Amino acid sequence: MPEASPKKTILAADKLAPEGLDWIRSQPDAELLEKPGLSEAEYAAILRGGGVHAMIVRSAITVSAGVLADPGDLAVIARAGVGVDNIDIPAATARGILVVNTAEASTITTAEHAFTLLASLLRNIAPAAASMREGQWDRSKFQGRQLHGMTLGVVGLGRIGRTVAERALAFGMKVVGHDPFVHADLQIDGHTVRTFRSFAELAPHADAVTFHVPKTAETTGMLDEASFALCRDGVFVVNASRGGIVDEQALVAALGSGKCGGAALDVYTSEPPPADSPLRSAPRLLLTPHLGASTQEAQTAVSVEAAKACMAYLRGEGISGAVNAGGVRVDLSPRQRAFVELAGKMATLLSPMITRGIAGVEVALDGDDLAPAAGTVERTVLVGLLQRHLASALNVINVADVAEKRGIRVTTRSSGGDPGGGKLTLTVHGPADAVDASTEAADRSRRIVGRVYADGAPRVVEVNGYAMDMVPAGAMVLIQNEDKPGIIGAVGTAFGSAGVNIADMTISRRSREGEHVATALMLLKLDAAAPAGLLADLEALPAVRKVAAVQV
Ligand SMILES: NC(=O)C1=CN([C@@H]2O[C@H](COP(=O)(O)OP(=O)(O)OC[C@H]3O[C@@H](n4cnc5c(N)ncnc54)[C@H](O)[C@@H]3O)[C@@H](O)[C@H]2O)C=CC1
Ligand SMILES: O=C(O)C(=O)COP(=O)(O)O
Repeated sequence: MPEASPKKTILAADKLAPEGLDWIRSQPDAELLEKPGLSEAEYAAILRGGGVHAMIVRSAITVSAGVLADPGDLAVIARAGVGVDNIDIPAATARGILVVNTAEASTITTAEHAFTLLASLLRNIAPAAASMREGQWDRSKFQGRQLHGMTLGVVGLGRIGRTVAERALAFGMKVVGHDPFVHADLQIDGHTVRTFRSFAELAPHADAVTFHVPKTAETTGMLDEASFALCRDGVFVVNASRGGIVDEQALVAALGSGKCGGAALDVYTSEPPPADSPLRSAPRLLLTPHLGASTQEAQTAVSVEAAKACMAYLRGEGISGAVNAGGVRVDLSPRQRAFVELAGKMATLLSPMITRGIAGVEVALDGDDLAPAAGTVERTVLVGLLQRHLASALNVINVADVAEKRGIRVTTRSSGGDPGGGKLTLTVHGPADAVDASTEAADRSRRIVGRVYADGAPRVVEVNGYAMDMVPAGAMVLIQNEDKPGIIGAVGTAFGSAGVNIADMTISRRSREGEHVATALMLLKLDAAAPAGLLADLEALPAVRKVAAVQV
């Protein structure tokens, strides 16, 4: 990765409201790179060149795996808006790039647009207005339908869907809904919104349907030829969510046959739709060019929120609107941060002892006020354990995915009230067949325990049953040996001959039932990393069982 510049550069890769851009310009540690409207290849080249730390997008560009192939210094992508279907989230996650959106800032604006589309559609506002411009005066041609008394089916009862439902109820409509994550009827503003388990079940109950779902494999083509058949004759349709949730071909056919009484679209499978798209000439079809979030108010809000979210993350102040961060938090108290630091050091220290793979990791965090740090501690532990064994760079964003792909079971628990002021215990289980020849056959798990006392220093107090008290730091060497006289001297001589100074050393003895000799673990802090020759010399010493070097 290129060297990080002291200033953080934010690439504005779409048209953003000036308020957000001005906010970036006003920050002493931020720099703005305004480049809307480029191709994917051009964005990929900008990122590859390094020096771009954050990227803000809307719906105009596709942040594909190709754009992120070599993302340079990119640490965060902010969607100034809601839908992240134009961002390859798995690709971003795999490269350790945080993705955030500004989910709430445009809810009301988008709901207003969807509801306006419905009302305009039912009252023929667009064709009537166009006819007036053409000098006509035809009142009977544009007779409409009344909202009051009609039943509106809201598909997707999230932020926007519920906000649309509130407006429909205020207009005297009946509202029914479907959302797989809403299992009971809803009470909205004193009205009952009946919910159905599937769109197919809802379809026969609605005079009009409006879609407010994300674009996923399940939602794509939700309203297609087959599901149109389940709808009431003359059903009205509004789609201001994503193109393709209402199948465009099926819609044109249903408008032609009269099955659909009229429709309004704000979003399209291809944006803009081609000039000769049948959508542009279909009867009773009201089209807007993806204007759902386009109000002054919403755009100001999403632009400023996206810019602030990028800088907050880059400054380590917090993560807001995370799409792919799991339980990671950066807005932790100094004490919580100390445990995150301890977690990284403990896992790094333990990692060279894990030579036969990892089947499971248990993280136990005991102490008051530590629970909010549990997700971050867990991921920091995984980074520390796995980094040594993997070629690709790991961080707290991508590590959970990597662990899952490797089939590592991770369990984390936190509890309050540790009398010692806080304790972190990591237990790493090897696979069932991983018997390490140099340890006892039954000894397939590794355990390390650490504490942070009032001085804030991260201390290791136990490694695999060896009790100790050491603040791990810098270049270290771990030596496990049979507990016999003369070993310490031999180790000291080896270091002396290699010209490597030992800065600190701790030795702990362990005598376990079933182990026929007592063993000792030495942890040495060095002034410089141990060269390979020294490690080989140490390994060759009689009674030495294991040697590992680690940079903590
Ligand atoms: N036209 C425009 O300019 C805008 C469009 N949008 C679109 O609106 C969508 C909804 O936004 P929000 O309400 O903020 O999101 P949200 O996440 O609050 O709500 C989405 C809801 O859809 C539900 N859902 C998911 N799969 C479903 C399925 N198969 N069937 C039924 N419901 C399902 C979810 O459970 C959730 O409750 C966004 O995904 C975005 O694509 C958002 C903002 C502006
Ligand atoms: O926020 C969303 O999901 C939208 O669809 C709005 O898109 P836009 O930012 O206007 O390109």
